[in-house]
Amino acid sequence: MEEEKEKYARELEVAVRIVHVACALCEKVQEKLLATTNDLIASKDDDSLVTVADLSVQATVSWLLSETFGVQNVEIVAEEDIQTITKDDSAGLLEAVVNTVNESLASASKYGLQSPETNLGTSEVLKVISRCNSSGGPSGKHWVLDPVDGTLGFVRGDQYAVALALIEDGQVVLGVLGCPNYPVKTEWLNYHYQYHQTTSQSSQTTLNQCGKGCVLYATKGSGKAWLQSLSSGDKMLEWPNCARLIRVSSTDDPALATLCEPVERANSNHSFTAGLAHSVGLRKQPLRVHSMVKYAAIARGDAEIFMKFAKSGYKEKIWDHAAGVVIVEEAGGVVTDAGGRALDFSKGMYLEGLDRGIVACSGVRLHEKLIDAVYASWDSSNL
Ligand SMILES: Nc1ncnc2c1ncn2[C@@H]1O[C@H](COP(=O)(O)OS(=O)(=O)O)[C@@H](OP(=O)(O)O)[C@H]1O
Ligand SMILES: [Mg+2]
Repeated sequence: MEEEKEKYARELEVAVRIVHVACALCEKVQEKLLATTNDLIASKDDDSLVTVADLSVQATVSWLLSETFGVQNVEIVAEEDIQTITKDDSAGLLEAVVNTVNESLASASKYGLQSPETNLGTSEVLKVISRCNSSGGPSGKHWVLDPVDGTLGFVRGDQYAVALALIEDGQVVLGVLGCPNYPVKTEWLNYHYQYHQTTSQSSQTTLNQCGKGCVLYATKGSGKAWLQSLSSGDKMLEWPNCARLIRVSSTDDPALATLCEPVERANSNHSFTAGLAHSVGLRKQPLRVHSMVKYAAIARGDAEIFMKFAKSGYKEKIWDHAAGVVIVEEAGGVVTDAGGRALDFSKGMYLEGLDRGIVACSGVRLHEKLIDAVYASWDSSNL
C-alpha cells in the first residue's frame, strides 16, 4: 500500500500544516473567550452555537487549500455557512472573524504555507467561507472540514478538535485531527481549562514543553497512524517531522476497557450505552469527552471503545467522523455502524444508511461483543 501513501503525500503534508495553523487560531480564540464575555459567540438558526473560531478556521482552511492546490481543484464540504454572520446584529462577530483570519493567515509561513500579500477584506472572507459548499458524493475529490468539532467543549474551555479529511470517490483517503487540549502525554485526556489554570507552575512548564495539544494523521491503506505535538512559540513546523507512530490498545478484556461517549445526553443515549457496557462486562465509568478527541483517544490507545447512539431522526454528518475513522482504522481499530457495516462516506454530507449508531473499538473482539449486544438489546431500547 506504499503507492497509496505516495499518492496522497502532498495532500497529507499540506493538510497537516493547515491543521496546525487552525489549532493555533483556536487556541488564541479559546483563551480570549474564557477571559471575557464578549461577542465572539452566536447562535445559529438551529440553536447550536457558532464562534469566531468556527468561522475563522473555515475561512483560513478554505483560503489555504485553494491557494496551495488552485481554487479550481478544491471542493470542500464543511459545517459552516455565512448565514449567521451576515445578519444585521452580527457586525461585531464578522469584524472579529475578518481580523482573526488575517492574523492567522499572516502566520501561515511559520507552518510552511503561503500567506496572502495583503489582508483579506470582508467580502473575500465571506467568499472563502461560502466556497465550502460542496455536498460531497460518490465521485471526485473533496475535502471534508469540521472547523471546530465539539463547539460546546470549545466554549467551555474543554476538549475540541479541528478535523480535516480528503474523500476520493466516496472513500476517506486521509485524515488529520488537531486536538489542541489533548497533549502527547496521555494523563491529560481529562484536561479541563479550570484544571489547567490551577496546575502548579512546574507542571505548567512541563505541559508547555511537551506541547499542550497534538495532531494525529493517517493515510488510508498505509497501516500507520501518526501523532505529533502542536508546535509552540515561534518554532517553525518541520516536515517530515518528529511524529511518532501510534497504535490502538491491545486490551480486549472488557473489564479493563474504557468506553468514551459524548458528554451531552442529547447527542447520545447514555442509558442505552450503559446497558450495552454492562452486558459485555465493562466495569469502568464511561469517559465523557467532547468532540472527535474520542476517536483520537482510541487511536492513541488511551481508550478502547467509542459509541454514539443519536436520537432517531438525527442524521450524522460526514465531517463529524471522516478524519477520526481513517485514523482509528490505520492505527489498528475497527469502526462500523451498529449493524457492523462500514460507514458510507459516498452519499453526500450525511452518513446515509447508518444503522442506529456508531461503534468504534480498538480490536475485533470487543467490537463483535458490542455489535452482538446491540442486536440483543435493541428492541427494548426505545431509540
Ligand atoms: N442531536 C444530536 N445528536 C447527535 N449528534 C449531534 C446532535 N446535534 C449535533 N450533533 C453533532 O454532535 C457533534 C458534537 O459531538 P460531541 O461528541 O462533541 O458531543 S458532546 O458535546 O460531547 O455531547 C456536533 O459537532 P459540532 O457542531 O462540530 O460541535 C454535531 O455535529
Ligand atoms: Mg462536529
